Amino acid sequence: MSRILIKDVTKAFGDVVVLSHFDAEFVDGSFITLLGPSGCGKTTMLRMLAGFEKPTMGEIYIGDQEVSSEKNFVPPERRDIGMVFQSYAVWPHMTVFENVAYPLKMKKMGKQEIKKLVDEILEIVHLSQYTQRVPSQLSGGQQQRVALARALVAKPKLLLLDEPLSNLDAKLRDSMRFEIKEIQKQLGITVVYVTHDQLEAMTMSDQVIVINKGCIQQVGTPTDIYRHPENQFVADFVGKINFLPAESKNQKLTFKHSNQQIPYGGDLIGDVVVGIRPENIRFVSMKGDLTGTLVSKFYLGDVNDCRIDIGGELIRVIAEPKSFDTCKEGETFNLRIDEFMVFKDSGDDFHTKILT
Ligand SMILES: Nc1ncnc2c1ncn2[C@@H]1O[C@H](COP(=O)(O)OP(=O)(O)OP(=O)(O)O)[C@@H](O)[C@H]1O
Repeated sequence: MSRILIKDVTKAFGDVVVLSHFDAEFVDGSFITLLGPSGCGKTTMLRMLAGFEKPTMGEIYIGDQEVSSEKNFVPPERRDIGMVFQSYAVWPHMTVFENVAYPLKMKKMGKQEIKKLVDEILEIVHLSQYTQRVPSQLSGGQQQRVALARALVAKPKLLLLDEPLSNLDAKLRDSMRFEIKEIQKQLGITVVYVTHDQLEAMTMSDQVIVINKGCIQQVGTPTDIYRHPENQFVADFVGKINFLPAESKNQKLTFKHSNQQIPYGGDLIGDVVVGIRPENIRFVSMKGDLTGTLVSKFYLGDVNDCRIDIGGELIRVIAEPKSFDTCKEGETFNLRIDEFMVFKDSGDDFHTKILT
C-alpha cells in the first residue's frame, strides 16, 4: 500500500516559490526518479514526502492516507519511510550489525526478531560477511550499502533516496546503480530517487519526472523522455543533442545557417528548432539528407565523436569507428538523419550547448 499521490503541491519559502503545482502519482512498487538541475526543487519534494517540510498548498497521500495538511499531518517517524541521503552518515562507532539494527532497537523489537531481520537485509545487500566491522573498515560502496540496509530493515512502504551515489567514484556508482535496482525489484518496494544525473535516471527508473525551476517539464518512461521529449529543456537535459534553427514550410525544414533541407511530415510551421541526437546521424556513401565537412574527430574507443560543418554551423556526430577510422579532417561526407525532433522556437539559447 505505498501508492503515492501528490495533488497540486506548491511550496514557497517566504516569497520564493520553489515548487509550483506539482502533480504526480507513483504506482505501488515502481521506481520513480525526480530529475533536474541543481536548485530545481527535487530535494524539497522529497523532504515533503518524508514529512520534514509541509506543502504551502496541495496535498500528499501515502496509500489512502492524506499526510501533509495541518489537520492530518503525519510526522516523519510515523510515515513508514526509509531514507538514504547523499552523505550516507553511518555511525562510525557502531558495527555494521549495530548500524542496521538501530531502527529496530528504536522500535523496541526483541533481540531474536532484530537478528533475523538484520541478517535478512544484510544478505540482500551482500554484506553478511562484514557484520562485525566498523564503517572505517569498509569501502565507500559498502558503507552506502550499510545505509541502504539500515533504511530498508524495518520494511518501509517507501524508500526515498537523495543523490545516494554522488560521493562514490564512477566505477562504484556504476555497480551500485544495478544493485539498488536489483534490491528494489527483489523487495517490490516503491522508490523515489532524486538525482541530476540523467544516466542514473535512465538506467533505474520506471518513471522519470523532469523538473526545471520548480515546474514539471515531463513525466514519462526513460524511453519517452529520451526519444520524445516534450520541449527543448528535456531534450537537452536527458542526453546530447544538436539544436538547429530552421524554417518549416511546404513539408520541408530548411536549416537557417546552411540552407540545407530535409523532408518533414509534422504540423509545426514557421520558425522551429530541429533537435538531432548525435547517434542518429550516419555517414553514408550514397546521397544523404545533408552534406558536411569533417572538422575534428575524437577517438573514444567504442565510437568516434565528430564535429561536422554543415555550412555555417557545426553539428556533433557519434560515429562507429569501424568504417570511419581512415577518414580525414577536411573531407566532405553525406549524412543520413535516422531520427529527429522538431520544437517550436522558444527563443531560449540552447543552440550552442552541444559543442561545449
Ligand atoms: N529551508 C529553505 N529556506 C529557503 N530556501 C530554501 C530552503 N530549502 C531549499 N530552498 C531553496 O529552494 C530551491 C530548491 O532547493 P532544492 O534543495 O529542493 O533543490 P534541488 O533540486 O534538490 O537541488 P540540488 O540538486 O542542488 O540538491 C533552492 O533555490 C533552495 O535554495
